Amino acid sequence: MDKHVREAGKGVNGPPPRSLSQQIQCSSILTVHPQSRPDIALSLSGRLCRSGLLLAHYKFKPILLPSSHHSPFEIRAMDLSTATWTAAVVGAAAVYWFVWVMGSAEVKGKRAVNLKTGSVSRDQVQEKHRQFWSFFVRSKEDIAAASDEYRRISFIETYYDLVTDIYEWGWGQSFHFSPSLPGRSHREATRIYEKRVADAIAARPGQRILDVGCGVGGPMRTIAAHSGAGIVGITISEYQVSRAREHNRRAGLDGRCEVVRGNYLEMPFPESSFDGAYCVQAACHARRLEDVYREVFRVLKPGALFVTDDWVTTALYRPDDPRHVEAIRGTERGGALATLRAQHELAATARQVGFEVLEERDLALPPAEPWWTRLKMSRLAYWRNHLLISVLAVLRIAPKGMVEVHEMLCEAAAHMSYAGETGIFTPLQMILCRKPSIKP
Ligand SMILES: C=C(CC[C@@H](C)[C@H]1CC[C@H]2C3=CC[C@H]4[C@H](C)[C@@H](O)CC[C@]4(C)[C@H]3CC[C@]12C)C(C)C
Ligand SMILES: C[S@@+](CC[C@H](N)C(=O)[O-])C[C@H]1O[C@@H](n2cnc3c(N)ncnc32)[C@H](O)[C@@H]1O
Repeated sequence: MDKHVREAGKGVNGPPPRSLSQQIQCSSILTVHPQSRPDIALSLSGRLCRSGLLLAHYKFKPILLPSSHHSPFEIRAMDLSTATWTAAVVGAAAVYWFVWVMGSAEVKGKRAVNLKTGSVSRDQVQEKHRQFWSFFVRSKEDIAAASDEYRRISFIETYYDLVTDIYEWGWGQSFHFSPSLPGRSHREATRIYEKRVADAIAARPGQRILDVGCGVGGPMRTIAAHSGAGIVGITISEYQVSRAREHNRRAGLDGRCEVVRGNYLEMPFPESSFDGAYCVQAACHARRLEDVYREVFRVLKPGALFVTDDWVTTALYRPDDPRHVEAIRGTERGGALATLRAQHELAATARQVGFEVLEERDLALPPAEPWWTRLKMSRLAYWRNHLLISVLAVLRIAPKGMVEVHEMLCEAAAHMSYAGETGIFTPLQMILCRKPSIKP
């Protein structure tokens, strides 16, 4: 079990409390570490239920149990009315929970009851997740040495088949982190961040801009609406292409936003065919960063701008510190990344393929607020989502393997949060580049 989880779980597996008040106290104030995994939260829910039942038993004992001065008929009537009232209260709480509390988790356009897994059939989810996990759980060296690039790429597509709907349902249509902004919702901060991307490359009407690794098109739609430019997005995931096209159509942006399925290492676009390009937290999937940057360089017109932000380790990362190594490996595994590069490598690689680097900055640094606050969702959110997926899987509404996929993401979130808090990792290392103009 993950170290962070072990620490968080210590209280859960500690010696059972002796008295009821201690039992209740233990359950209700158990500080389930925000990075805990849902199995801990689930045992918390078990405790809460037990505490609730214990509370009901001890607190309502006179009503529930016969006493000498009531006739059997009165006691039966009291039992019935208590049971009715209890059922009504519990029922109302359940409706409130599933409609309002859970509803907030589903407001983003994807409902938990129709979590799909792209090209992975329902009965294959568990096996596909096992195959994916067995590939990415190996050592960095083994993954890097895996010369079968096709297999690696297809595992990335499998990853996004498995997680795209959970991402949309539990995060939204923009699959990236953004700096938090005081007084702004996460959604507003994400939109503001995406508009900054458009402004960085001076995207404007009449231009044709490339979105490298476009996901389901969250950034694409913000940038198209903000800049007036035409956007072409490319993603390795066929399922994301269909989701992005559906969102573009609903947003009325399908006239200016196009999505193609393809490998950003060998893009189906002619040389010098784009007026600008951006890549939001997607190049980190490439085994060699130069392969992506070289392709972007090829399809950009001379003088065009390219901006990218990506996942990197920072100068605070200590490869000799087991806790750092575990957090970074957990981040890589949970994000289907072959390896995280060091912060300075982005600009160096861009120069290597011929770009002029105009700006290089970690956008996560102050005055930006921590990007990981959103990821450290309340333990209730993790528990709520895991409970819902577990119930839906038992009811055969969600594919059985979805529980393992969700658990993988819970663990990934714990590693990413830890890596963010310790400053050894940033997902927001930005470089702004220009393809040199042709010398007269
Ligand atoms: C840039 C990448 C993805 C970045 C993020 C969009 C996602 C990274 C980890 C994801 C999540 C972790 C925990 C999930 C939670 C358990 C679930 O209940 C709801 C969805 C999560 C919050 C999910 C959302 C998307 C992420 C934050 C690539 C390079 C991986
Ligand atoms: C974390 S998502 C980010 C998506 C989008 N940029 C956003 O911010 O919402 C990473 C994206 O990169 C895409 N991707 C990864 N490897 C790819 C490859 N070799 N070719 C094309 N797309 C790839 C994935 O399909 C996914 O859409």
